[in-house]
Amino acid sequence: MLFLAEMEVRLPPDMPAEHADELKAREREYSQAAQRDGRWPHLWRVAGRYANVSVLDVGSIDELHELLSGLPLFPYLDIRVTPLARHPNAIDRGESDV
Ligand SMILES: O=C(O)CC1=CCC(=O)O1
Repeated sequence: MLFLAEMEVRLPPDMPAEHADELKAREREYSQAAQRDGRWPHLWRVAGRYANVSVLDVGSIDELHELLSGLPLFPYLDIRVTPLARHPNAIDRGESDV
């Protein structure tokens, strides 16, 4: 199942820089593991914003919630999720499900 996830990062301005850096390092490790195992096929920075647009490929809504809520930055993310269905006019480019 594919989902579009739009995430806005809202770190409190008074968060100590070392804590923010530690969270960001853990976030990178976590999301790169999910990218490697195929659950996070797309991760794009939104130009000009501390935000990303992602495509997530998971087996269930519960797995989606588990993946998102496990993000170290989760308490500081505004996340909007949209389920994706195959477009009838999409050309099959031989990619798995994207
Ligand atoms: O967009 C960000 O910086 C937050 C984030 C989500 C996954 C990731 O690696 O970073």
